[in-house]
Parts: sequence; C-alpha cells; structure tokens
Amino acid sequence: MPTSRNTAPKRPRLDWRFVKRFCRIVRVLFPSWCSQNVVIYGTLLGVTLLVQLVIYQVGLIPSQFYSVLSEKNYGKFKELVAFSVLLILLISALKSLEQYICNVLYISWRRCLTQRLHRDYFSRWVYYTLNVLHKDIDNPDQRMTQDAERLCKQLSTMASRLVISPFTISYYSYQCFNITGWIGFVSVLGYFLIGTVANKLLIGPVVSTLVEQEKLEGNLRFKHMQIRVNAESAAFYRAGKVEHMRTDHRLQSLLDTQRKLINWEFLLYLGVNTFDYMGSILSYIIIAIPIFAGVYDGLTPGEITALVSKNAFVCMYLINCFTQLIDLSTTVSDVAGYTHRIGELQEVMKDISRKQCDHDCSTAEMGNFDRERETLSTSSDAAIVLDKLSFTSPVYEDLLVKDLSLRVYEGTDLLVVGNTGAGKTSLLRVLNLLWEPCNGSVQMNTCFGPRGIMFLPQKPFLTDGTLREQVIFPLKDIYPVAGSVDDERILRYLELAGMSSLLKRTGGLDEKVDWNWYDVLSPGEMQRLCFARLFYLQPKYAVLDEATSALTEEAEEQMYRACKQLGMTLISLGHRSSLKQYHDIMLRLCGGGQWELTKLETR
Ligand SMILES: Nc1ncnc2c1ncn2[C@@H]1O[C@H](COP(=O)(O)OP(=O)(O)OP(=O)(O)O)[C@@H](O)[C@H]1O
Repeated sequence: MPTSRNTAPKRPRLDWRFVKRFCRIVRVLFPSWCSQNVVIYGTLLGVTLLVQLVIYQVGLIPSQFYSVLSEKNYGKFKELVAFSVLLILLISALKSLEQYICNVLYISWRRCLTQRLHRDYFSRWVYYTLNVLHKDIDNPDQRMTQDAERLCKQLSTMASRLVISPFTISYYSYQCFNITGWIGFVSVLGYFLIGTVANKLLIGPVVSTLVEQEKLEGNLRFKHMQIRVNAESAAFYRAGKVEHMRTDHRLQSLLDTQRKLINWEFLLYLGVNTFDYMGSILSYIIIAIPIFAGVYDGLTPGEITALVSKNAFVCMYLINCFTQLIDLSTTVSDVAGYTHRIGELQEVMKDISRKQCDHDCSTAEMGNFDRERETLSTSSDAAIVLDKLSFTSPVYEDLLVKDLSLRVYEGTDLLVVGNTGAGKTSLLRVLNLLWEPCNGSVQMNTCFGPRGIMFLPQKPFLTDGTLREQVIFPLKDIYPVAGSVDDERILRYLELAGMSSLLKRTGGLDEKVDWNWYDVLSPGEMQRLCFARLFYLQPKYAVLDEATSALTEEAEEQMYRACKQLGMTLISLGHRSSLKQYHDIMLRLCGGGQWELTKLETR
C-alpha cells in the first residue's frame, strides 16, 4: 500500500541534505579507487596540470617581450617569438585534449549513473509502485533520463576547474604572497570570501526554482507523450481543442517558473560579473601597494614595466582562480537542483525496494524466469492459498474484499466475477504483491513464469521489438530450445491464436519493425498475440484478466480450448456468462467486501 508522506517536502537548498545526496551520487560515479572513472579523472588532473604549467609560461611572455624590446635585442626577440609560437601550439593541443577527456568522463559518468538508476527502478516491481502508487514524486522517467544527463554534463564541465583549483590556488597564493606580502594575499582571500557569501545567498532560490522548473518540464513532456500514445482515441473525440488548451496551460506554468528562474539568475549573474570585473582592478591595487611604498624605487621605468606586467599576471591569475570558482555558481546551482531531483528519486526507490523486500524476500528474483526453470514447484498442494484475506484500494478505506479464504489446485479452473470496480483485478494485484493486504495472508506455492503461473493483464503489454520477441516475452532468450525447432513452435502457436497473418506483415519472425505495435494492432489482435505468448510459454497456471473481452465468443472458445489442451489450469476474471463453461468454481465479488464461492455444474 502506498505511504503518503505527512510532512511537507523540504525546499531543495544548498544544505546538508544536498551534501549527503551529492556524496551518494559521487560514490556511484566513482565506484572504487581503481575504477575506470578514477583513471579518467586522474588523466584529466595530469593534463590540466600541464595546461596550467604552460599557461604560466604564456603569462610570462609579455614581460619578457617588454624586456627584450626595451633592450632592442633582435636575437633574443627572434628566440622569444619562436618560443611563444611553440607554447601556443602546445597549449591549444593540451586544451583540446582536456576538453576531450571531460567529454569522455561525461559519457562514462552518465552510463554509471543511469545504469544504477535503472537497476533500482527495474528491481522487483519498484517501477510499478513508483509510477502508480507514489504520487509524491514527479516524473521519474525525466529524472533518470534528462536530469541525469544534465547533471553529468554540468559536472564534467566543472571537473577540470575543480580538479586543478587546489593546485593553482596554492601556487599563485604563494607567488602573490612573495610579491605583495601578506596585504595582497589577505585582500584577495577576503575578496573571495565576500564573493562566496554573496553567491551562496543568491544560489538558494535558484536551486529550488530550478527543481520546480524541471518538474514542470516533465509534466509538459508527459502531456505530449499522452497525446502521442493516445492519438487515435483523441482524434475520435475531436480532442484537439481541449487538449491544446490543457497543453498550453502546462506550457504557461512552465514559462512562468522559467521567468522566475531567469529573474533569480539575473541577480546571480550580476553578482558574478561584478565580482569578475572588480577582481581585475583589485590586482592593480595590490601591485600599487609596493610601488607606492617605494619598494621598487631603484628600478628603471623599463624594469618597472616588466615587473608590473609579471606581478599583475600573478595577482590577476590568483584572483582569476577564485573568480572561476565563483563563476561556477551558476553551474553549482544547476548541479544542486539536479542532485536533489536524482537524490530524491534514489531515496524513494530504495525505500520502496526495502519495503518490498521486507514484504516478501522469497520473491526477490521474481523477474528472473531463467532461474525459475530450475525451481519448478513439485508441490502437489494448492498453488495459491488465501487465508482470511482482506484488502482495500490504495486511496479508499472501504474494503474491496473481506476475509476471503480460498485454495486454487491444479486442474480446478476458477472464474472470478463481480461488478465493475468490485475488486477483481485488485485481487490479482494482491496476489502479485503489488498491493499489500490489510489482513490475512497470500501464499503462492508456484513460481512466476513458464511452467509456473503467468498473468495476462487486462491491458495487453506489447514490448518493442520483433515478432519473435513479442511471442517469447517476457523471456529474454529463446525458450526452451533455440533455432528452427523454436521457430516451428512459434509459428504453430501464432496459428493457434489466429495470428499467422502477422508474419506476412512483419516479413518474418526476426524482421525489425519500425512501427509501434499498439498503433498497428486492433485490441482483438493484441489479445490474440498475448494468447500466442501464453501457448508458447505453457505455464501450469494461466491468470486471464478479461483476456478475451475484445474477441467474439467463438474466438474465446478457441482460445480457452487451446489453453486446456496445453494443460493449463485457468483463473479467469470477466463479466461474460459464456466464460462459466470453461471453469469449475466461481468466486463472485459482491462489493462492500462481500464474496461468495459456488461450484459450477455446467461443464
Ligand atoms: N492504482 C489505484 N489507485 C487507487 N485506486 C485504484 C487503483 N487501481 C484501482 N483502483 C480502484 O480499486 C477499485 C477496484 O478496482 P479493480 O481494478 O480491481 O476493479 P475490477 O473489479 O477489476 O473492475 P473491472 O471489471 O472494470 O475490470 C476501483 O474502485 C478502482 O477505482
């Protein structure tokens, strides 16, 4: 059952929670000390250090030119020009390499982060709980795709600057201290601290507005996705006008928030730019101190010019190191926003996964059908045992079913009937552990998958892929034997389900199709294709939730007879009275928690 949080969510900020979430993401990006990403990051550090070394040499060139030109030394001038050209070629090569390594790092980080999120998302049935029951976390899909991508991109752009900062700051601080004494060094440091505090104050609102903006961005995309998936139904309703209005409404909310964001960013940029330009003046003020104090009184004007040029470079570069850190404010605010969104998703998924594991750890590998081939149930006992089972829907307190006790045995087919909304499908959700019961217990003595129990949900699920992949779904590989024997089985069962024509449309079992299966198959064809799957997998127990609702009664008879011929025990949910003839007992859900069990005599 979903757990809605009672406390209002905290506004995302640059706080301790951000640090914890960021550290968790960093552990994913650098899984171990000898991981590939550490090697790439180390290489980046090496190349960036080299770049700094060359930059230092390039920075000293103007002062050397001043000296050489004031001495009118032609020989030295030629040497200096050649040296300068060499340095420039070297620095452009190194800077390109630095950018290239940052991009490699970005791809590697994205892979690590997204794969980890996918692992948590697809473990057990976290994706179901997250999308259907957990309404307090918006757009998980967007967090795993766009947000993760942007976080890695921003981090990779920061990477080289962050990696080098401790080195450049220490080196140029030392140089600045040597040249200007403690006054110069302390002034630069004080200047940086003021800039940091001012930026920290401005970043706060940017982070929370960015998180809100990403949520609305996801909502707008979801709306477009809804139209894309349901284009035909929308067209039948002539829904263009109303959906246009709703989509524009979402766009408007997004744009309002984006305007709020750019207003805050304007203040942030104002702070950053002021800091940048004030920094360049500060460097001359620092150099002026020893000059006016008379420290360089004994030097000629040419020597003073060369010295000022050299000292200005050192001071400016130190200030530049600090301003680069401050310039990162805008990137840091983006990183903080994405970190909060991804961190929140990770926490919620972990929480759901822990609860699902506590609920029933024995089903942890439920999706691993390959493993289940070996873990066949040999028990001759009931496959499903319900003992005084009671459950409600996640949003209402009213009981859908109260104290239901029932056993399902092999060979005894069960029909579940009841009014719309009586709780038939919900019973399957409880059997599948998707919903927690409020009372009683569910015991599944058979495994999920082929030779165990398979569910045909009310809405057919068609995966992307070839016709073969549709038929063998949810198996990843061909089962039980590969090659032509398997082809023969697939073709036989497609024919049995009345879907051989599909083979002509696709051009073969393994032909890649460029269409969306939902768009090209009619509801009846989708149901038939799901039966072809069932015939192919041949589970011992088949649970059919209104699986023939789009078929004629003759087609329904064909499908049911085929299931019986293949030795399946059926548990069907439906409204049609024609279904009774294929079952032995009938469970009627009467509403308000009431139910009755009757034996069917008509077979
Ligand atoms: N994810 C959900 N969150 C909240 N309520 C839900 C959810 N899914 C189903 N319900 C509610 O639970 C109740 C039982 O739904 P269920 O799908 O079991 O009905 P059903 O008997 O299968 O109906 P039908 O015959 O139309 O398929 C309904 O009132 C439904 O609105």
